[in-house]
Amino acid sequence: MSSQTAAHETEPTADTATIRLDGLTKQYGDVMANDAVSFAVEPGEIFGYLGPNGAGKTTTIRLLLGLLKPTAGTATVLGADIRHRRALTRAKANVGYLPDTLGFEERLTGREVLEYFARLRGDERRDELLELFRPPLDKPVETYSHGNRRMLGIVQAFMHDPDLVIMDEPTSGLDPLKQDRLHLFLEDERDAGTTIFFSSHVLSEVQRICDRVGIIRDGELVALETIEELLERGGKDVRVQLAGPVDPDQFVTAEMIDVELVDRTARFTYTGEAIELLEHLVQYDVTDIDIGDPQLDEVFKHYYGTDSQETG
Ligand SMILES: Nc1ncnc2c1ncn2[C@@H]1O[C@H](COP(=O)(O)OP(=O)(O)OP(=O)(O)O)[C@@H](O)[C@H]1O
Repeated sequence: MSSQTAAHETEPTADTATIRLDGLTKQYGDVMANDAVSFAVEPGEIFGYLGPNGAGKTTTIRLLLGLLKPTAGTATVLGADIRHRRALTRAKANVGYLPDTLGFEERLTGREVLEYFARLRGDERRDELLELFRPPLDKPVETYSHGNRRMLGIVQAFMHDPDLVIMDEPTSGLDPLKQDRLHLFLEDERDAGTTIFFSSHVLSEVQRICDRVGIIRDGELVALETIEELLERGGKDVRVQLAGPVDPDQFVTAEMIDVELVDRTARFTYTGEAIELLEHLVQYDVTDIDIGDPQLDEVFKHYYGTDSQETG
C-alpha cells in the first residue's frame, strides 16, 4: 500500500511516534491475522483502527501489549520495542488498556478490582473518573451489567493518568448516553495531550471523534488517512430538486454514483469536481440543491467493496 510505503519514507531519525508498527505480522496456521502492517500513531491524536469483524484489530492490540508474539516485523510502544519484554513492561506502566473482554476477577467488588490496579500502577485520577462514569463499587463484578463492566474498565484504564490509552471496541454495548459521555471524555483527554488508540467497527463513531483512521481488512492495512481525506475521496452527497421531469440518460453523468431519481428529486454521490457539477446543472431548472459530506460508511462501501457493509 502506498500509505504504508509513505510511513517508511517519512520515518524521522529520532522517533517521536507514540506507537509505530513496522511490518507487524501474526499468522495463525493459514490465517494471516496481521500481514506486514506498518503505520505510526502520533502523540496527542485520537487514532481509530477500523475494520470489519475478524479483520485483525484485536490481534494488533494484543501484539502491541506483548500479549502475543509477532510472527515477523515489530512495533514500538512509547519507544519500547514489543520484542523486549522488560522495556515494554516499563513502558506499559504509562499505558492504559481497555480490553474487548474484561478479565476482572468476578467475585471481587468493583472497589477491590480498582484497589488491585491502583497498587500495580497508581490511581491519582480515580475519584474524578468515578464521578464521571459511576460504576457500582460495592457489588461483586459478576453481578455487573455489560455497561457497568465497561464503566469500571474505563476508570481502570485511565486512573493512573497514562500518556497512551489503547481501547478495544470501547463503546460496544453501551447505550447512546454512555457512548456520548465516553466520546466527550476522549476528546477532552486528547486535548490535554493523551494519545488514544481505539479499535471500532462503528464508522459513525470513528467519523465523529478520530483525527486519523487506519482501516484494516483481512489482516492488511487498506487505508491510512485523516477523516477529511477519507471523506474527500468519497465525493459529495448531493440532493437536487428539479422543476420538471428530466431524461435520466442525459441527467446522469459518469461522476454520479448511487443515483436515485424519483419524481423530481435526484439524490446521488458526486465523485467529480464541484465546478463541473455546477456547469452540468445550469442546463436544468433546479429549484433547490443540497450538497454535503457523505457518511463514512458510504465512503467505506465505495472504496472497499460491499463485504464491508456489515461494518456500518
Ligand atoms: N488464537 C487464534 N487462533 C487462530 N486464529 C485466530 C486466533 N485469534 C484470532 N484468530 C483469527 O485471526 C483473524 C483476526 O482476528 P481478530 O480477533 O484480530 O479480528 P478483529 O478485527 O479484532 O475482529 P472482531 O471485530 O470480531 O473482534 C480472524 O480470522 C480470527 O479468526
